[in-house]
Amino acid sequence: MTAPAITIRHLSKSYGALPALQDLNLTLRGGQIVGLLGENGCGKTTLLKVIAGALSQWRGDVEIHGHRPGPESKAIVSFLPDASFLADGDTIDDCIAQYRDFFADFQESKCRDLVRFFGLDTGRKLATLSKGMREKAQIALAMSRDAKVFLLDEPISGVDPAARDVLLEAIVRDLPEDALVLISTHLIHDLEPVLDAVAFMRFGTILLSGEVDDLREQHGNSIDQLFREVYKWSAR
Ligand SMILES: Nc1ncnc2c1ncn2[C@@H]1O[C@H](COP(=O)(O)OP(=O)(O)OP(=O)(O)O)[C@@H](O)[C@H]1O
Repeated sequence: MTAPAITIRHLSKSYGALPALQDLNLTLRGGQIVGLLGENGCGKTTLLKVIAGALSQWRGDVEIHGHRPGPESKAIVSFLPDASFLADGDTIDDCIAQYRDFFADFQESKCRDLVRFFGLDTGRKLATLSKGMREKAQIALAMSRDAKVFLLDEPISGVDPAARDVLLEAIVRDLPEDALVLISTHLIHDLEPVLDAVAFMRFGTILLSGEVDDLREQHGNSIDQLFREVYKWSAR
């Protein structure tokens, strides 16, 4: 068995008096696409930010390929936050240049292929792009790092259902071997075809996690149906 890509033990995080993550435990291995699922406010974004090294005040143990969140883990983690992180006045070409300068593992040719695949013009300023076009540009950038872990926060929420399939195809295309892709979403139905494993969250902790084939076999349901049942049951 290979070492886990991410190991989290007893992770807790509060915003002031409000607990966002509570004694959360999760182990994820590489070579998988994992759906991080749960209702609004259950802590998905907070969890991704802790793993990405974007939050500093938390308790517990978090390891990404043996590194606590920090400069060493950031070198192997590609994080796509839910809010836009690129400057409106920049063109896609400018963003590609920034990624090239900033990330040693950035593969410009893969990024340009993805941008072409999405039909985007690299000379256009981000301010002139629609929400969905901007999302595509951000996915092209984030997925073009030769990273070991990809953290994608709601990557397909801004696009219409037809475009979601195109985005998912781009996400899974030419993934580095043994990479872990952790995707938070409410759109379980759209994402289910590409998922190897899922982690269901509620109230800042993991309710249920496992490989989708095992869960389907154990529960005799699609992950979409299981998701509905788990949340109906846990809401009682
Ligand atoms: N910067 C912040 N300051 C105060 N509270 C916050 C902050 N960010 C998140 N929270 C709170 O922490 C909890 C978890 O939020 P988080 O954004 O992680 O959930 P989420 O599962 O990603 O939600 P959604 O699906 O709506 O994006 C929520 O109660 C939220 O109100």
